[in-house]
Amino acid sequence: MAEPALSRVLVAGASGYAGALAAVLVDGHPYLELSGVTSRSYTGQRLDELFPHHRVPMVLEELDLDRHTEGVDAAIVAYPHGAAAQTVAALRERGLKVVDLSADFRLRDRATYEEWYVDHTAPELLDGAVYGLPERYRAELRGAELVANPGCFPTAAILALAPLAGHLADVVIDAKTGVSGAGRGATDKTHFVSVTENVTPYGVGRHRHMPEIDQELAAAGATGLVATFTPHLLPLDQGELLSCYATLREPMDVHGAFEAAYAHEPFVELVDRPPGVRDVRGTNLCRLHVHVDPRTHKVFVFAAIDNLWKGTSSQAIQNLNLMLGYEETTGIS
Ligand SMILES: NC(=O)C1=CN([C@@H]2O[C@H](COP(=O)(O)OP(=O)(O)OC[C@H]3O[C@@H](n4cnc5c(N)ncnc54)[C@H](OP(=O)(O)O)[C@@H]3O)[C@@H](O)[C@H]2O)C=CC1
Ligand SMILES: CC(=O)N[C@@H](CCC(=O)OP(=O)(O)O)C(=O)O
Repeated sequence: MAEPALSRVLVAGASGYAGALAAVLVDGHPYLELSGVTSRSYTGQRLDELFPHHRVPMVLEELDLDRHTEGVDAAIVAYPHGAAAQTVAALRERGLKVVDLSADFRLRDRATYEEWYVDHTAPELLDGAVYGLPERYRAELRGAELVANPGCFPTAAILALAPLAGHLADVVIDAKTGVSGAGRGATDKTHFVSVTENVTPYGVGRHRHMPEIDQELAAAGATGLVATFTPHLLPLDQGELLSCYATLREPMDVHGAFEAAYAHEPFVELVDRPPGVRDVRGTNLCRLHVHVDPRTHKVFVFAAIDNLWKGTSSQAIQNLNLMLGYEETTGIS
């Protein structure tokens, strides 16, 4: 059989954690060619100087929309929320397929986005954007032009709870995350001295991922559900663990539902003991452990992902594979 045609891919925002890893994964992919890497603050520096563990010797450049899109098939945009939408729109105007790592196209409802984020600068693109969780939207992702890569907590939460969604009366999601989830810029909260030998809850009662989790659990069949979600910051560089405690409306075959949902998924593994973040580090895997409490019939689901991989950049490659017609696991298995 003939080899698939190569696609050229631009990574915008490659001086950040997510963009840099996306560039590495594009560079190592057998059918993708890294066409350029952009940054505003590190123009002229090589990616492997900025991140010595990332062996991509390409020079970061200021984004030039005309030059960087010529002969290019797709882009991964790794900008912060609010900053991404206009660049995404400009890249789409020039015909590129786009995976946006920010939240700018994740929420289907513009008013909800504007309530939790900022005013939307490209609302006309919302309807055509596909939510980039392949385990839920594989058919729509094949051939999609604009993909909204999910948030890291929503990725793990939805994979952990979608098989139960239609039966959920209530759910508590207790999440733990490494510091790279907050991006490269250090703040008082992410400073080494604040984080080391410490565990702190944050975003209590209001975290940007709440409407995204509720939106996608509703899309999976939940009715009238508002999940209780609290993340905690741990002294880890990367990795995320979600402990989910679900109350069901009625009895169901819980283990059967998870088997049915994930038996053929290449990147979701059901495991016999609770997973740790180290088990999935540097992989596109989500490991799930499901336990039904015999006393209360509550369902405990533990989900581990690497926030920079399945939570962001390797999931972006999984999405690009589907968008560009390659086998879904190429370059990330
Ligand atoms: N880190 C994670 O675990 C996850 C991140 N994401 C999302 O991925 C995106 C990137 O995150 P992450 O890499 O962690 O963040 P970083 O802060 O590490 O990187 C942000 C990147 O965007 C560029 N940038 C910042 N502000 C602007 C702007 N106004 N216009 C254009 N470029 C800008 C920065 O580079 P420069 O200043 O050089 O231009 C840098 O390249 C975000 O939307 C984030 O929410 C999603 C899931 C998980
Ligand atoms: C430690 C930390 O701050 N983590 C981030 C999660 C980042 C993420 O998943 O992404 P989006 O910002 O793209 O939604 C947070 O809680 O906001």
